[in-house]
Amino acid sequence: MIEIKQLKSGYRGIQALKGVDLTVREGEMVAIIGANGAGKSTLLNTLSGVVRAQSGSIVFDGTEVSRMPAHTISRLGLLHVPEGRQVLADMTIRENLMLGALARSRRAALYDIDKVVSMFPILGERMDQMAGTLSGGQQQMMVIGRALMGTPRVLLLDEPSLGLSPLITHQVFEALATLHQEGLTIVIVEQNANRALAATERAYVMERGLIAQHGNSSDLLNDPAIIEHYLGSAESAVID
Ligand SMILES: Nc1ncnc2c1ncn2[C@@H]1O[C@H](COP(=O)(O)OP(=O)(O)OP(=O)(O)O)[C@@H](O)[C@H]1O
Repeated sequence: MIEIKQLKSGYRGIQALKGVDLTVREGEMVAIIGANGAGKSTLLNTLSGVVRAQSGSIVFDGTEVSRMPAHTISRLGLLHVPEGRQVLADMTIRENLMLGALARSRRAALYDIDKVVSMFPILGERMDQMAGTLSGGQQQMMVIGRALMGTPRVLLLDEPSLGLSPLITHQVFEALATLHQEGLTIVIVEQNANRALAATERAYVMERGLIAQHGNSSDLLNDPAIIEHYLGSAESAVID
């Protein structure tokens, strides 16, 4: 479904991706883990067209998307929930969710507000409240809901557990597991490697702009080198 080959991209003076190869098959839930600055966010940003690819290719469902603008890529169904969430604080939850529907093309809507609310009931109770008044966990649920309103074929999530308590993180990952069971293809970037490996089938480990390792998530969870480098120090700060 997504085939990335020798992808290079970065910023003025910084080569953040140095030739990444990665495959995501339809219906898979895949994790991308790695230390701070390894290039995980840049990879998602390049996939969604927010950062321009310098070279290499990204084929999504048979279409080369690496030179396409972000709005075209989102209309194809590659939807990105960025790190930091980009909540429109002075708009209501309903308005934030409806904005997500703008990313939809002519594909039949799979998710509407009722479906998002059934997944995250707390949003239903607060629909006409300003989004800025929500807790971090509720905001994360809302931005996932906003992406669902765009009828994703693939959901790209950047650090969904960042700043959330273990309980709220658990709720968010439960919702992702449900979406995965419904057939949605999901790619998760996570600092919280333990959580990401436990939730996914396959994973890629990034180091300094390259894929250092990939394999079954359960194998990586038991790999001594992975345990030493990425597990055990991955608890995110609790602010929820
Ligand atoms: N907007 C930017 N402008 C310039 N350099 C950037 C920008 N964003 C990231 N970088 C640099 O690109 C490299 C890869 O960063 P990236 O954010 O992709 O890593 P990451 O693995 O997602 O880490 P983190 O978890 O800290 O976000 C780093 O050297 C980082 O400093």
